[in-house]
Amino acid sequence: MKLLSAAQTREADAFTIKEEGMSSSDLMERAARAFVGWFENKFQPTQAVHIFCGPGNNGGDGLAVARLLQQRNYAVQVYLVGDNSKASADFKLNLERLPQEIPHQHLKEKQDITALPEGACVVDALFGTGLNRPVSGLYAEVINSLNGSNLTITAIDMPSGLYTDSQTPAEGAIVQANYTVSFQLPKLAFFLPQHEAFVGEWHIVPIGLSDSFIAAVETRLYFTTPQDVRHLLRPRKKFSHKGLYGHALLLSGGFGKMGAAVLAARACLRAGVGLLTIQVPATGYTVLQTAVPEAMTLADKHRRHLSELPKETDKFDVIGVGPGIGTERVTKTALGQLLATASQPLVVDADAINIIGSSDKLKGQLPPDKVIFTPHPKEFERLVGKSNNEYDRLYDMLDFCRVYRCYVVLKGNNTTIGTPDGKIFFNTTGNAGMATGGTGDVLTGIVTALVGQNYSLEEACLLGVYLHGLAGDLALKAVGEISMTASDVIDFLPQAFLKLQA
Ligand SMILES: NC(=O)C1=CN([C@@H]2O[C@H](COP(=O)(O)OP(=O)(O)OC[C@H]3O[C@@H](n4cnc5c(N)ncnc54)[C@H](OP(=O)(O)O)[C@@H]3O)[C@@H](O)[C@H]2O)[C@H](O)CC1
Ligand SMILES: [K+]
Repeated sequence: MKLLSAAQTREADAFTIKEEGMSSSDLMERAARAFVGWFENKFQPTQAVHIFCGPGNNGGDGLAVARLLQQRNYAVQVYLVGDNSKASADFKLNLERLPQEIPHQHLKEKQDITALPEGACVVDALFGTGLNRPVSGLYAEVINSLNGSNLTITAIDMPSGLYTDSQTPAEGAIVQANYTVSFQLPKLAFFLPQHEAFVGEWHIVPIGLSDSFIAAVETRLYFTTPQDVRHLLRPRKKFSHKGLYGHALLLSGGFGKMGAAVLAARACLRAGVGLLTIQVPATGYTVLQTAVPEAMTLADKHRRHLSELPKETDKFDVIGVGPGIGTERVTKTALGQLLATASQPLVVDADAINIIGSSDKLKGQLPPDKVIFTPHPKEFERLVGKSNNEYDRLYDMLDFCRVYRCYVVLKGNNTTIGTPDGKIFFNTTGNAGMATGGTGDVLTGIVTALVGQNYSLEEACLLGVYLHGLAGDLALKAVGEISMTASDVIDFLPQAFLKLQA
């Protein structure tokens, strides 16, 4: 699904209003109803609701929400903040529509801000996508007092003060919402880890924005939904044999890190590869043969480190390289050889990323349109460089993908995929339980298996990352986030495939 900028969202509003022949206040009413639908499921009418409204249409939404909640027997209190002389037309209309019985108070200066009763629910309708400068003055005072209140805050559309799609200047106050209920599509800001404390748990409510507008609008930003990835998954042919599903090679493992090779290999098999060969330093030979009997194992001539490529590398459909390999000189040399000679796609992880990141020569040898990097944030920094902020990191990632014509899978809460043709996809599966050693090796195995099965590199990234997160989400239900291990993620991979296929 596409992500729209604040400007595109405004265009989508205007287009929808015209297409459906309705007024902007009708769309606002629809948005308010959608919000209230979510709110009713979450909070009981026994809880008092305190709604803080700014001067724009976000504030207008707040006023419409106040009216609708009062009709549903919630005890509502409205606060109008700041100078309403410049308020939007739909704000004014909804202020007129506000029933007399709803108490509303105008906060004009700091002294007007009072403590809220314990247990109250706060609805933040100060600013939405129309915010155009950092929040200061009275608005900031209100926001700071709400943040300090310990009450549950639900933001309408955006946590007020947070820019929708660019870096919020440090000096601006921002609501720290527990929930953000946003209209139609999530906003770019929701996907950046630095915003977690502001956005809280986000939910999307549809408001019927024009499908044709959204289909036509140009963007390079996407987030992956089950619908997006489900159709990528190809069922197996009835008359199948293992040769149809690719022969993958994993170059992985090192002294004390054979587990990384085991995890990547097991995940690769569970993700459906036809044949798997693993090459490990000689001391790991017995470990791999025992732990992964389905795979063939080659012993590197070096006992402790990866130092050579197998003789016939051409016969493999894909090569995954990196988990547990270390950064010894012999390993660097072998990796250089691989980049210079590989004819098949490469999935590059862990120390293989660190080695390439530290060498312009190796970067220059990257075969175009053939490499997927799967860094965590630190490895990303070594590969691409340090970015000023998380927005710049996205654009730096795209530059890197464009220059080297490669794919980058930046692992994290919303794993982010960059493509050489300039697209960014945010994944929506996965959880904090997966922040544990070895889950990255599992991802390498999965993506390698998918490339081996002839999925395009973009498809392999999207599907692989999605399934990896989904397996983690299924594991979460069984073992919880504290106990989850990388092996649990592998164990739930079959269920993830089944769920996606259902
Ligand atoms: N399709 C949808 O998603 C729908 C969204 N709706 C809601 O509308 C808002 C966007 O409304 P908009 O009026 O464009 O913008 P805001 O309400 O967010 O804010 C604009 C007003 O705030 C002033 N402003 C902006 N920044 C600041 C600031 N830092 N300090 C003080 N005031 C600020 C601005 O005034 P200026 O002239 O002073 O710039 C505006 O008055 C969206 O988020 C949804 O909630 C609709 O309901 C329909 C569907
Ligand atoms: K808001």
